Amino acid sequence: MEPDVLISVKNLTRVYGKHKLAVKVLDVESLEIRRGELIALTGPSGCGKTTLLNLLGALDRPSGGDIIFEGKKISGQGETFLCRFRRQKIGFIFQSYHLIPTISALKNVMVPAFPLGSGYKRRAMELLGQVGLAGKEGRRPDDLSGGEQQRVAIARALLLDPDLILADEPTGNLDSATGAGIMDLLKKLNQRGKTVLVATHDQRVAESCDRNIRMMDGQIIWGAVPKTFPMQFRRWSSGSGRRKL
Ligand SMILES: Nc1ncnc2c1ncn2[C@@H]1O[C@H](COP(=O)(O)OP(=O)(O)OP(=O)(O)O)[C@@H](O)[C@H]1O
Repeated sequence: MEPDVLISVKNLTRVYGKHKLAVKVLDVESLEIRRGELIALTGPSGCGKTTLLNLLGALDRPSGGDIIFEGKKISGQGETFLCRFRRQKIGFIFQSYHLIPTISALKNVMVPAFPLGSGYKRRAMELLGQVGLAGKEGRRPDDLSGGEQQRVAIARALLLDPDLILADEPTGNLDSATGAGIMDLLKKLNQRGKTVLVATHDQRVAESCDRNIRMMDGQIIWGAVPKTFPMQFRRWSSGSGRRKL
C-alpha cells in the first residue's frame, strides 16, 4: 500500500435483517481515501451514505469485507480496540449536532476527553476560539444558533486531534449562508492537514470538495479512487444494484 493511503476498503457489505428479510444496503467493492483529501459523498436518500460513514468510523460493524486504516485492519477488531480507534482517529460531525443539552459548550467540547480526565480544558477553549465562539463557552446548546451549535460539534470533533473528520450532512439543518460558513471551516481544517469526508445532498457543498464519491443503491458508482488515478480507473462498476439475499 502507498504511504499516503489513509483508508482502503475491499468488498465491504452491510446487511440488515436476517434470513428471508435480509437486505444488503451496502456493497462497496473498492474505495481508497488518501491523507489530506476533502471528499464529498453524494447520492440519493437511502443510497447508503450514512451506512458507509458509520462503518468507516467504526460506529457500526460490517457484514463482510475489509476496512484498512493506516495499514491496519479495523474490521473484525474487538470493542476495546474500536473504542480507542474512534477516539484517537475519527472526529464525527452530525446533521443534528448531537450535543448534550444540559451542559455548556465548553463541556460539550470536552466530552471526548471525559475518560481521560480534565486536562483538556485549555485545548477546548482554544478550539472554541478557532471556530469563532470565544466568549460563548459557558452557553448551553439551546442558547446558541444552529450554526453555532454545529461549530461546537466541530470543536468537539477536533479535541483529540483525529486524522479523519466524518461529517454526515453537516449543513443539512442550516440556512445556506450559515452552511457555507460551516463548509469554509471544514475546508480550513482540510488545508491544515485533516482528511475530511462529507456526506451531503447540497450540490454547492459537493462542488467545493476536491473529489465526489457518488453512491447509488448501496454501491459506489463514481469516484472510488483519488483523482490522481488515470481516468479509466475512476469510474466504478455499479454492479446489479441493491438485492435481497
Ligand atoms: N437499522 C436499520 N435497519 C434496516 N435498514 C436500515 C437501517 N439503517 C439504515 N437502513 C436502510 O439502509 C439504507 C441506507 O440508509 P442510509 O441511512 O445509509 O442512507 P443515506 O444515503 O445516508 O440516506 P439519507 O441521504 O436520507 O441520509 C436505507 O434503505 C435505509 O432504509
